Amino acid sequence: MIRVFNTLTEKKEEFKPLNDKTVKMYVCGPTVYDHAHIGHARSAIVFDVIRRWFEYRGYRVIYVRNYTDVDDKIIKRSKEEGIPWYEVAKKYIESYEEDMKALNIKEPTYKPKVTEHIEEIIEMIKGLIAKGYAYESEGDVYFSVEKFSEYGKLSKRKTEELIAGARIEPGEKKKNPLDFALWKKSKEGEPGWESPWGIGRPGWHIECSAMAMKYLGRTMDIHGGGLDLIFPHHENEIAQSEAYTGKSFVRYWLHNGFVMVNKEKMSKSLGNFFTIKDILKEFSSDVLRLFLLSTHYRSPIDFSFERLKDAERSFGRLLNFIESKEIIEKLPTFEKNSEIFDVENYKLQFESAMDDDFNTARALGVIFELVKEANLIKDKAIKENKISNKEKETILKAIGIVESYLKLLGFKLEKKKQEGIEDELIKLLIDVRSELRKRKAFDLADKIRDGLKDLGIILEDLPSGTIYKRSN
Ligand SMILES: Nc1ncnc2c1ncn2[C@@H]1O[C@H](COP(=O)(O)OP(=O)(O)OP(=O)(O)O)[C@@H](O)[C@H]1O
Ligand SMILES: [Zn+2]
Repeated sequence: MIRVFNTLTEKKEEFKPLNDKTVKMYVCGPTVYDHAHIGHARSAIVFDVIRRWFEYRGYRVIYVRNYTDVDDKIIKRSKEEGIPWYEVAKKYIESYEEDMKALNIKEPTYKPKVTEHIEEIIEMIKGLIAKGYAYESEGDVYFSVEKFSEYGKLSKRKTEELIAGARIEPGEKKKNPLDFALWKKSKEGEPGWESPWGIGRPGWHIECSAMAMKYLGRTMDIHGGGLDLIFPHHENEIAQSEAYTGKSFVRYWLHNGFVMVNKEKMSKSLGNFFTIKDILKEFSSDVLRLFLLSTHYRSPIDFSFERLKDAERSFGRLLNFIESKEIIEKLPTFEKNSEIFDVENYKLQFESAMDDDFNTARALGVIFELVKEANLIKDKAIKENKISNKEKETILKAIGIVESYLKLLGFKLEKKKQEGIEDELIKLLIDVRSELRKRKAFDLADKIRDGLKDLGIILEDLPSGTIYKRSN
């Protein structure tokens, strides 16, 4: 049983899909006016892992992530860069796609773009006007918030309190300060589409409702995004969608916490961001994934390079453990029925952490515990150059589990890039060293071993020959 924290009810609930064994999920994607930063990476990775976990648990997941490819920020950027707005969108969609690939994010089932769904959006706005939930005003169309009595149910805000803080911005032609734009009249030189209300473009909120319902139907299981989207974006999505269909729009609302820098949200507007591309120049995508998944998805994460370096060291421990398979397999064995820890127990703990609102922090903790426990036996066996049958079986099983669970969480587990002939040179040195040992030139043999060690290459002498591994 999977339990999820639902922002709507503010409780952890048992997940029950609308249709047996299918999960329909929609996640708000990026507004494409700049390269994505680590905050965006978190949202992408968190929902990628959630999707992977549902699939592991036997569900078919229909996953929709949109591109907001027409927006004020894109128009502003097009003026700054001196290229058309659609070129800005195209450029940053390509950049985002590259990032998602580099981060090993599974391809969504659908990746709708707003500009390819104008018809559906207009249809929905027409319906809302016909039902009396929206009104036209000088080429703009607004949603009338007071008509939707449940407004505020997601963000737990009261309309009266909202009204007190709201005001009508210059240029807005709405009747009530809380009303929000479904359609905006295009100004000279701005992108625009024909509509019953003249040339204009969609407001931000309506696009997600229209695209989500097109691909997932009137009610979906999960809708996700960052915490900043709860209000007003998701609140408005609920209002317009439920007003339009008369049905419940989303069963479980999931929101990820922020990546923070010095107590502030990492964001483009604050200029305190590191792009995914910047970080991937220095760290592998697995290290970034480990860093982001080591905190529960709803909690904030403080970003710092020290913490990324810690994640890099921890990830090195995991890789080393997996790579020690070869050494273990070559160790001479003996019969002994010693007491060994129970690998199955770790499996249960890992899976129950993931079933409990996708607690990757706890699940990874279980993996590290298992590695620690297995390393005690493994290191001793390597030192003594022998291992009991039962220990060998347990360690190999543990390695298999660590490897498959990490892959399940989206880790690539790629070995560090190795330079062309480096491996061949190491092997040559190992050969020369054994020859030196045969000739009892131990000082020279040790010189090779120590020199390699300084370079991070550790030699292990086994009866079957010498093997090497990397220390990080
Ligand atoms: N610092 C952050 N931490 C976690 N998630 C974030 C962060 N910044 C943005 N997101 C999430 O990334 C997704 C895409 O966001 P969107 O393109 O709307 O970002 P944005 O608001 O333009 O970015 P910014 O907040 O930097 O201005 C959203 O779900 C958003 O909540
Ligand atoms: Zn959205």
